[in-house]
Amino acid sequence: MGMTTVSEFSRPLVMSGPSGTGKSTLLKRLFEEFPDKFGFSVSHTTRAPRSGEEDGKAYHFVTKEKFEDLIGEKAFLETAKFSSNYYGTSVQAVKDVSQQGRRCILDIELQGVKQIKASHSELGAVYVFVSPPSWSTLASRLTGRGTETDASVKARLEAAYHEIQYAKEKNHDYVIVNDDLDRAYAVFKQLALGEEGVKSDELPPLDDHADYIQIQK
Ligand SMILES: Nc1ncnc2c1ncn2[C@@H]1O[C@H](COP(=O)(O)OP(=O)(O)OP(=O)(O)O)[C@@H](O)[C@H]1O
Repeated sequence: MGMTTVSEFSRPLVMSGPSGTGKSTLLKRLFEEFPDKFGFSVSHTTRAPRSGEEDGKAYHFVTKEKFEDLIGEKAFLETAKFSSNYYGTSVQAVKDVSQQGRRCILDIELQGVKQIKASHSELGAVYVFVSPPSWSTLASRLTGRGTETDASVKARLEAAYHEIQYAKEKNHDYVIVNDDLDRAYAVFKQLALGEEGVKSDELPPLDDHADYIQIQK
């Protein structure tokens, strides 16, 4: 087993990958095995809190005006807008996690990854792409999870196409193919612990998207 270096462990881990590829499953296992080692940054949002959601826990809840002020102050590493609400990860939120001695993990979508890569190299993030073994596996996991409507499966598969194209351009430091969960987790755990010499998986061909979605060129 490789050595754990302090510097590697202190770099924020940016996780991305298509919806349904298994990011939450891997993260849940990691947090269960190491309850004190890792933390998520608390995002800001302009959406209203749902019942039971405490400010500063699930999210920092702010008004649209406040959010826009924060954008102006360059407080965010990345922001996104979903159904008329803003979401964002602040620089401070990531610092808050490392100040607790934990490695910060960001589970974000393609647009956020691009923003951080383009404008926040000072973060020193490690970029990990969690890949499905195939389009058919991705489609069946999304459907099998039972959380999506037909329309949202379609939307997620379309977004997956763009996530995968971006990964094919070799924008990530590591690829983890979530084929067998125990195997994928073993690789993910080494990476998350900051071990040296972790070998990236090879990105599968993932070229049969046409069986699942239509992409307008
Ligand atoms: N290696 C695996 N083998 C089989 N099934 C898996 C594997 N990993 C995850 N799954 C299942 O696939 C489904 C999608 O996984 P999960 O919810 O973790 O995806 P996700 O990437 O976090 O998606 P989202 O971005 O939408 O949150 C779940 O039902 C999960 O139990």
